[in-house]
Amino acid sequence: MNVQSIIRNLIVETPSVPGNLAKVATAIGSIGGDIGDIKTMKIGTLSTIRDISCTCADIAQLNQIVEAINNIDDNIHVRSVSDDVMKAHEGGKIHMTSRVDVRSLSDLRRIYTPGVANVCQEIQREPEKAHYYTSIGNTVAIVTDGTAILGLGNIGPVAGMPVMEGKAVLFDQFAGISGIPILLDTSNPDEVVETVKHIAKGFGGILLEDIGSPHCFEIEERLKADLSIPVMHDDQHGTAVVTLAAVISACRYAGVELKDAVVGQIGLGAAGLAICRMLMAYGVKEVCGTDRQESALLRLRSFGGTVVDSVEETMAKCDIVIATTGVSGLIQPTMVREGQIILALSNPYPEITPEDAIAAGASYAADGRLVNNVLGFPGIFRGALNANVKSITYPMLLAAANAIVDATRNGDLVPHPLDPNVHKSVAEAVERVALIEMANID
Ligand SMILES: NC(=O)c1ccc[n+]([C@@H]2O[C@H](COP(=O)([O-])OP(=O)(O)OC[C@H]3O[C@@H](n4cnc5c(N)ncnc54)[C@H](O)[C@@H]3O)[C@@H](O)[C@H]2O)c1
Ligand SMILES: O=C(O)C[C@H](O)C(=O)O
Ligand SMILES: [Mg+2]
Repeated sequence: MNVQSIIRNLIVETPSVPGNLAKVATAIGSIGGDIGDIKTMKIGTLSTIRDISCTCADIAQLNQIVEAINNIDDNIHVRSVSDDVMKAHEGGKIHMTSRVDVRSLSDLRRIYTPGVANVCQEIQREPEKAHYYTSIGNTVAIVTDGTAILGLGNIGPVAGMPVMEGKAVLFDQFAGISGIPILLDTSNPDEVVETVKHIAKGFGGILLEDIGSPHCFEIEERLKADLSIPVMHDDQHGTAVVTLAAVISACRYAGVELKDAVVGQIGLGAAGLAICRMLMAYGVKEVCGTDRQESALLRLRSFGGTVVDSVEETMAKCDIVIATTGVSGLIQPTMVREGQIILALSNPYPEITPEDAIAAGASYAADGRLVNNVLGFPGIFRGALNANVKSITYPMLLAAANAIVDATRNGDLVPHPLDPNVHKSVAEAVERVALIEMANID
């Protein structure tokens, strides 16, 4: 097997007659497949289904193995082929569970009818008590229209559901928040805003996810204005917070004063424009940007950024380059300048791999798996929900970025996302600023 071999699980159905598994094993071996675990999933009267793990050289060999098994005879079939990633998604990644047990009739009467009616009336009398007697204050809607799913483009909200479920898993595990995916079959800003406003009562916050530009800007602004719960577009501000933290760390190591550095942003969509705005809010004097869309350039200008004509020019002019275009391989190694800091953040494939950027002379480089908004959004919402704040402000986001920097181990650009301290530190930083802001308003 070569180093790039792939492992797949073959779900094989055979007649429940001895000898058939041996035929399947021989078919796999004859093509060069290597059998790993075999799990019997079902033994029926007529047929047996097994999950056979198989290592193959590549997809072509896998296809030959599937064909060989299907050709054994008419009653032997490969029902499906899955891999670890697909397997982890079988049945979905999330499930709503109850926090109370129902073991007796009195449990039933306490948590359901008739007991629950008293709680309803209590909330009717004093609506703010919903915060204590329901899960609303700890639940965030993860809203997408499916128009900018990772860098895969407009693949629709249902195809984007695995990403939304992933965000819900991260909310739960890193911040103890219930995240509920909401899939919208419209990207018309009026309809999105109306829909979210009508469902908002059931949520303590709204995370907008993978909603493309430019409509994401209007949607977020209008929802922030109309709702009195925190609304944040993750791809804009979650990303901007983590990127700022990574840039601060990289500059410290490289001995560069960030505020005086020339920073270039390639791709001025949801993530890119927000990164530029965040860098300007931090105090960076010259933030340059390029995009293939004229409207995106105009937006950068309106926020005080400098427009640059091309990717090549950005690479030539800037000390620090950040890319969020969704275009894999956009930055050629020949464009990299000695000592440059390069964050190519597009998922699932970066504009240049960190290995290629470093080999071409970059002093620090990272991709979107490392510099990822997972380091931001769970803690930001935890802090905002804890403070019961009505909106997430720039000072809270800057505090979150600084908390990420403080939680970063010496030599790393950002902390490891599995380090629980980072999410806790972000939450505390956001809550602290939120409480100060609220005290100042009162
Ligand atoms: N690492 C992270 O945490 C993170 C967070 C958010 C987004 N992203 C990634 O960033 C990418 C963009 O996401 P988005 O939500 O900003 O999408 P978006 O569609 O809002 O923005 C993409 C922008 O890139 C521009 N663009 C495309 N090709 C270009 C090119 N050749 N030259 C210049 N500009 C070009 C587009 O015109 C658009 O303005 C995606 O791949 C996404 O996965 C990463
Ligand atoms: O989902 C991610 O991994 C990060 C980000 O939200 C993205 O859209 O790429
Ligand atoms: Mg996203």
